Amino acid sequence: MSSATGTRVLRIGARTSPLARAQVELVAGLLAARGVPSSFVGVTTRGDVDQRALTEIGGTGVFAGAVRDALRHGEIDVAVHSLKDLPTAPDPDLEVVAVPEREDTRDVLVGRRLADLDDGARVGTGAPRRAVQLEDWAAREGRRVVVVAVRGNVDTRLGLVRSGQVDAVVLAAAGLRRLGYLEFDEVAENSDTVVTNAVVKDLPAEILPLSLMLPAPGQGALALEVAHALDPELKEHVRALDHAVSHAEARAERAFLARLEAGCTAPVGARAVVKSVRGTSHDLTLSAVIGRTLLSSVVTAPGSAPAPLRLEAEGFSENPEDFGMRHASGVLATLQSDDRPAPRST
Ligand SMILES: NCc1[nH]cc(CCC(=O)O)c1CC(=O)O
Repeated sequence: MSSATGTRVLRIGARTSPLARAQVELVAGLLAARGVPSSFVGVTTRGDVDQRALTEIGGTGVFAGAVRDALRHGEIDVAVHSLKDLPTAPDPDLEVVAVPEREDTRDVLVGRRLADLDDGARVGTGAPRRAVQLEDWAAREGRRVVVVAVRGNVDTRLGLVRSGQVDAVVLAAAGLRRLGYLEFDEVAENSDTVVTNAVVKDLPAEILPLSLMLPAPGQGALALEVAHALDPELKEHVRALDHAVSHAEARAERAFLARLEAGCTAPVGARAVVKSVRGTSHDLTLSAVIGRTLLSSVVTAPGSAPAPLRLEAEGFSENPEDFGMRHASGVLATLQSDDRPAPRST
């Protein structure tokens, strides 16, 4: 296949969900701006077909697996993944060559604002990470929320709010924005100003500050993955879409997750910020939250879960991956020396 300019049409593969399609559109636009024509190849994944909870299906990689197979078999040239759904284990045949500039990394409460959550309000999420942080927030505020396990694509989850099955759901701002569903007065992510006046379609919503809800490692970022065997010229076109700061942040967050030997369904939130880069030296911060269930088999009654572990780190590093890994090692040491979690102090 050749375009008028002689450039081959780059075949972009992704899931077929509306969000995946929006993400492909975004990448196709970036490629088109560089004069590279592309086409879309939809791939149905086990995560789309099997409606059981992700933690039951096996979690890590259920969405990415089939798309990666298409890359391996040369059916597509580049895969567009949500980075947070991509397993951290390196694949010997494949390489993430670019992470474009990242979207807002925060999560959004949709259906109710925090202040309007009644006692015992039902909040839907399938992510242990979100459940752990919501429950911790409620415990600190002396409130009671009931976390309900839900899944399905963004529209399915918004439907659960509309039908009254849950009072609210927690969704990533990035996905909602890419779908054109989220409206809010722009406030910097690191600001403590609360954005309570957001709207998702016609539903009231609140942007959860990072101090309340840390995102999944890699949230808001896309991963552009290719096979090592891809034609070098095509590979260069993809590599050109990389955003160095977003990629460095994602590397730190994912190395942190990988060192904990945890996947995208783990109770782990992490947000790295690259404040500046001088030569190869990155000025980095890392905020993380780790649910106590990650390494312990302790099962606690609802409402009595011990508070999650929190980490705030800052430093300089030549290699954001080392930075993430080093701090994860510190967390592991703390968790292992602390098998019997202290009761919550409030
Ligand atoms: N696990 C599903 C998933 N994977 C990526 C996104 C949103 C886009 C992103 O976080 O980059 C979502 C939906 C959600 O969590 O609300």
